This record gives sequence, C-alpha cells and structure tokens, in this order.
Amino acid sequence: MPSITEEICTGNLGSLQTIPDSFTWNVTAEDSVLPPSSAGVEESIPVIDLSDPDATTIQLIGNACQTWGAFQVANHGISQKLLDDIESLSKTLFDMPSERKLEAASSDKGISGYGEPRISSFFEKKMWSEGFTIADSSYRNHFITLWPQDHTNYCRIVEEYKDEMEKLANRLLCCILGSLGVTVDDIGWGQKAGNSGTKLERGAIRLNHYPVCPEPERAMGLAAHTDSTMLTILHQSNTGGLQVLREESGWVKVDPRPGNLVVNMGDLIHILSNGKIQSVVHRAKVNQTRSRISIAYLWGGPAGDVEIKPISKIIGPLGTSLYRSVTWKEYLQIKCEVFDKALDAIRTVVNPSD
Ligand SMILES: O=C(O)CCC(=O)C(=O)O
Ligand SMILES: [Fe+2]
Repeated sequence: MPSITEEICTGNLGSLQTIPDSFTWNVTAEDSVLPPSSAGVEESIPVIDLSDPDATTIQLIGNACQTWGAFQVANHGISQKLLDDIESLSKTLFDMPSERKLEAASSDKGISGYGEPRISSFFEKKMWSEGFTIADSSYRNHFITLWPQDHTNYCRIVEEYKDEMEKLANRLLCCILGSLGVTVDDIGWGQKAGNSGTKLERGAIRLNHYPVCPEPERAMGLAAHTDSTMLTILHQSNTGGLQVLREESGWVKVDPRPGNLVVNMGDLIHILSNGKIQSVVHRAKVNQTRSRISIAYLWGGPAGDVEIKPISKIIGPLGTSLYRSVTWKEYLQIKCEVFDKALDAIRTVVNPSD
C-alpha cells in the first residue's frame, strides 16, 4: 500500500487552491473525451432494465458486454435506501479530518482500510482521490476507530450492501453467461466451489472520494485500469466523472442516472469467456465545483478460491484456450506485479495482432 503521509496529504486535497506538480498529469489529444456524434447524441454505454429479464434482455447484455465491456442497469432490485445509506456512510467517512482518517489507514498486514488508490504505485503522478477498502473483516476494527459510538450501524449497512450486491452479481453472471450460450454449471467448479477451505471473500467494496479540484483538466481522479474481478458493480453519486475507453474511438463519459448502477466487465470474465468479453478500461476524472463519491463492489465470482480458466464449451472442440488457469488470489498477485500486463502474463497463445 502506498504511503499517504507525504507533505501533501490525500485527505486534504479538497482544500487546495492550485494543483501541486506531483498531481499534474500530461494531457494528450487521445486523452480528451469523444465529441457528441454527428447526430448530436452523446454515445454511451447502454442502460438495461432488469425488472423482468427475458431473452431480449440477455441479448442486450451480451451485446453490451461484447461492444463496450460495460452497461448500466435499471430496476436491479437494490433498494434506494441502501444505496443512499452506503453513500452517506462514505460521505461521513471522507468528511472527517485527515488525521482521523489516517488512524484507519490500511496496514501492510491487511488490505482493508483508508488510503490512496491501490494502483498508485504504477503511476508517476498522484491521483486526485482517496478511498477506503473493505476486503476482509478487519474493516470492522477501522470502523470502531472511526465511529466509536456508531460502528455497529455502519457495519450493518456494509454487510447488507455486500449481501445484496453478491446476489445481483450472481444474477448478472447468469445473464452474461446465458448470452454466450452457457450456464454457471459449465464453469465446472461443481463440488469444489462449495467445499473450498480458506476463502478469499467473494467480493470487496471500495469507497472512492474525488474532492473538488481547481484544475480538473490537468488532474486524474483514478487512472485508466481494468478491474481484476469477474464483474464490478458501481454506484456513483450524482456527479459525473467515470469514463470508459471504447477501442478505436476513445474515452466516453458514463454520466450518472439516478438509481442506476454501472456494471463493468473485469479481467476474470475475459478469461472465462476465452477473450469473447473484453474487460473494460475505465478511469475517473474530477470536477471543479463538485466532489464525487463512488462505491465499487468488486466481485471475484461465485467461489473465490477456485481455478478460473476459459470455459471448455465456449472454446469448442476445435478451439484453443487462450489463458492458463489461475485462482483469483494468484491473479491479484500478478496484477500487483505487472498491472496492465497481467492478462498477457497468463496468456497461452500469442495475440496475432501483437
Ligand atoms: O469512481 C469511479 O467511477 C470508478 C471507480 C473504479 O474504477 C474502481 O474503484 O475500480
Ligand atoms: Fe475500476
């Protein structure tokens, strides 16, 4: 975990009047957001209604996964109250003075806790954001430090959020696999999934805060990356900032729509689908007048510690498996070491376009 105790503390960014050199990113032409199309309509990821999923819904999800690697869902079944509760928990946390937040900093031992974005170490410049990761039960101790009186209530919100998101993630996976003509049973985890011993939690939550920024064009909230997940479900406050990269066209904004959730395909579904589904490259930009909160539910799949490899039914009898098998834990380790080369590191077949 990168150190956050340097002279300019991430916890105080919102009070700065100018951006320090260490936070100034080089802006290039490819960096800018796509202009609206010739029809004047701004193109973005599709919004899919989950209220009554049928064959058409599955097809829409399949198209979105293969073209964008992301989509938004409406009528997803997560209550607005729970979304509001986790958002206000995040606001309360990030509004605390920097010294208080640092008391809950993630230690070397656990990954839960307060800190800079986990991908910071791969970039020369610093990002205009702070976050809190909930990856294992040690987050409870941090909550006790932050809220000696109210931690029980806040822990309850987190647990409910994890349970509800896990259910939604399972539903979404079924739809995504359905669009590829397979089912969860075809993954072949069977018994092993139920009987696995020490478990990595199946999902982690990352609370992100992007303070107001005096020069948003020159700053970066969260640099371009793909998630090391099966899929990620993102709730964003009503301030825009998320952008997804569409191959051969550029960065496209994903503006918040009240109540909707964004679903990003991660690297593990790319592996499982033998490359049919792309994991989406995305980033977060910042805003001059409004701060922004996002809550990412990072989901590793129905079972956290089994082997993940391309589904044989998708490969087909004559096809080739593009990736060797990995566990989620192993993949996270590889990502920590080589970042955006992680998929290449487990590829068995050299990409013909390379
Ligand atoms: O804040 C956002 O919109 C993106 C967050 C994100 O990509 C992440 O936490 O992995
Ligand atoms: Fe992400």
